[in-house]
Amino acid sequence: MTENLQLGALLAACHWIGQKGWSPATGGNMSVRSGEEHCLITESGKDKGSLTAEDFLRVELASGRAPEGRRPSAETGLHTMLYSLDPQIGAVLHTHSVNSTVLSRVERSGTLVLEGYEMQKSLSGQTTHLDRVLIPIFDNSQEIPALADKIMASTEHAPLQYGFLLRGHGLTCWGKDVAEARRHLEGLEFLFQCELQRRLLEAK
Ligand SMILES: CSCCC(=O)C(=O)COP(=O)(O)O
Ligand SMILES: [Zn+2]
Repeated sequence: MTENLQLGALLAACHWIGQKGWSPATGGNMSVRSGEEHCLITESGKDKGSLTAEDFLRVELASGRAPEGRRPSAETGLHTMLYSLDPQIGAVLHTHSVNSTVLSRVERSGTLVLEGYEMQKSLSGQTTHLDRVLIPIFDNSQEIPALADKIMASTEHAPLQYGFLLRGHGLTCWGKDVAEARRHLEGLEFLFQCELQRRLLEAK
């Protein structure tokens, strides 16, 4: 029952993401946790703005195994890594917005620092614009298992919070459920747009 509700909420979130233009040309992938050992994730290559419940595949977290004859997202390994890393994560959203793609290239370091914005409080646990929200940026790679290992290893010195950027690729963010993941996505996208505009204007 709860799982059906979460899948319904995820479908609505995918349609909303499509309308926002954050998953162009089949980009992006989305999932929800399904019990302790599985997640439901989008099938590879689908238009994420017009999905139906049949476009989600049940994948085993430990092995990445999916139903025979179906191909789960090419980036399934990043979702399963997150669910295995943190039992509190209930939903993961990966998007390809213009702002996340450009900002992750403009910022050459390994961390995007967001500071001074009231909208930082859209992120769970943030109570003031005076704190610094750190969003890690990892170099993009087509080798998803190696990328997942690298991201996992980074958590030993810097725990993941809210999301990470893949350089020139997009944002992966999450929450305890679909509603929280969706709020984090919308909040981070707003902050990315502000930060990009601030950098453009201050460079003049
Ligand atoms: C044109 S999208 C390139 C692949 C990608 O980055 C992505 O998010 C979508 O891949 P999927 O296999 O999940 O459809
Ligand atoms: Zn992607």
